[in-house]
Amino acid sequence: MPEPQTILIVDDEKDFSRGLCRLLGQRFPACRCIDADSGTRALSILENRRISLMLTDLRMPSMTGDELLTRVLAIDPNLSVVIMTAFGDVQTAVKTLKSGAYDFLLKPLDNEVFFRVVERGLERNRLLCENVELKSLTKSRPLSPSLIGQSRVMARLRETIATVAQTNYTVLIRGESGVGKELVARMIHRLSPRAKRPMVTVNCPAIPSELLESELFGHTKGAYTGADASSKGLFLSADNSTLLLDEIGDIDPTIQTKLLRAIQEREIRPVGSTTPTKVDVRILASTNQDLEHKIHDGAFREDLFYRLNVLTIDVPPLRERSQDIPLLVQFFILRTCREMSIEEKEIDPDVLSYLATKTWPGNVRELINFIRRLVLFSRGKRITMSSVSLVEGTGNLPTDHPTGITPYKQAKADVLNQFTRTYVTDLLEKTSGNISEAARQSGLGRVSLQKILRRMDISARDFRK
Ligand SMILES: Nc1ncnc2c1ncn2[C@@H]1O[C@H](COP(=O)(O)OP(=O)(O)OP(=O)(O)O)[C@@H](O)[C@H]1O
Repeated sequence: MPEPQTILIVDDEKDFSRGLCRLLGQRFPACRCIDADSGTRALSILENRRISLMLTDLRMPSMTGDELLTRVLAIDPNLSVVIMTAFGDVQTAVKTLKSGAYDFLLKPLDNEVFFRVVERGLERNRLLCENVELKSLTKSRPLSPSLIGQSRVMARLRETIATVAQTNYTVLIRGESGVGKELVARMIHRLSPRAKRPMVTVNCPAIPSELLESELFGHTKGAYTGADASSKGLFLSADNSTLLLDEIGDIDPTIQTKLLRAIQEREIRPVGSTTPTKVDVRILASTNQDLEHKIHDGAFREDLFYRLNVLTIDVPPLRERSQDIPLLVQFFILRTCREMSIEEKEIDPDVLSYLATKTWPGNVRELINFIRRLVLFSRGKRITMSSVSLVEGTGNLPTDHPTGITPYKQAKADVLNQFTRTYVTDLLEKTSGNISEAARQSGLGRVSLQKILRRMDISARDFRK
């Protein structure tokens, strides 16, 4: 559970600050609210506990609000400071914004404006703190795939993963495309006693039906035309480990029958052989399809469904856990900047808030691709709303040119380069860095693809899992 956020109110009129504390307690019951009657008292509180938001009066006898602002930001630069002032002091209040105040409020306070400013100030502090935590977490370690997210659903998902990882049961992982089903499978394997051996993944729809049986169960030499040597198949490769049957909903009914037998009997029969071989494989299966509907239509075997569905994990779509989006965004910015070997970019809090309101039908995968484009399109160190407009196609291309117009040739080359980079990174992401597969799916020759990768300084190895 995240620590509750604390709000500090500083005002020499004690009744006023206590009244505000009561109001805030009713509106934000999950937050703590404390009050201080002077700047000195506020500083000593800040030195001893973590405060997310400070609201301070501007005119106080011993230390003014703007002096206090400078001193508190030296202690905690992430603190959101809101200056409260009477109408006559508006100019001074505006000046405090330049010194780092987050916002200012005019007295007498309008309750709705007050609540809105407090809510945004708390959100800003939460995002900045998460960013700091994320940076310290990832500073020394490579950004290995792990489930990012602090929402309640994500916490529950991690607990479920940890529990099922200790068992040998078959797990059916369900959820829309791009939600992270494969990542969940990887985590189950990584936390399981089988983690010493690599997990084997079969992307079922990527293998033609007539080859799937031999891919899964292997074949003997001469089992069919072209079988020049025997092959052990993916089940045997996953012996003592885990086999992920990705997109199980798409497999052919004849393979479904053979798969059912392999799971029930815990043995396989290679194509062309009459002798069964015992295997010890933990099965994980994933699907984005409505299997119950497929059973109803006769396209999926009900008995196989029950064999696979011993335990179910539902991975919720991103729109149902939008609280996770800011953290995911920050993580993917870090990862993209590292992939591109460029200095880490900062993102404006209003961009984070905006991205959290989008519905992301392609889920986390769509978010990753969006962030790649955002990093590419943003010039300089900051990612702002204007970079978002560019990515969403509503803005003009950025230019460093003194006239504000980039010469046509250069502008065209920029766009082409950006397109190529985005295209090949998407391609390598989808094919897990497999060059032959990427060349096949894109219709590019292998050599041409490799030339592009060299030119763009992109390494296929970075996309291998
Ligand atoms: N919570 C998360 N934290 C970090 N990365 C994530 C998270 N969820 C998903 N991803 C990343 O999003 C991308 C898509 O995830 P994944 O391939 O696991 O989705 P999927 O549900 O299996 O998709 P599909 O159904 O299309 O195969 C991957 O790069 C994965 O590492």
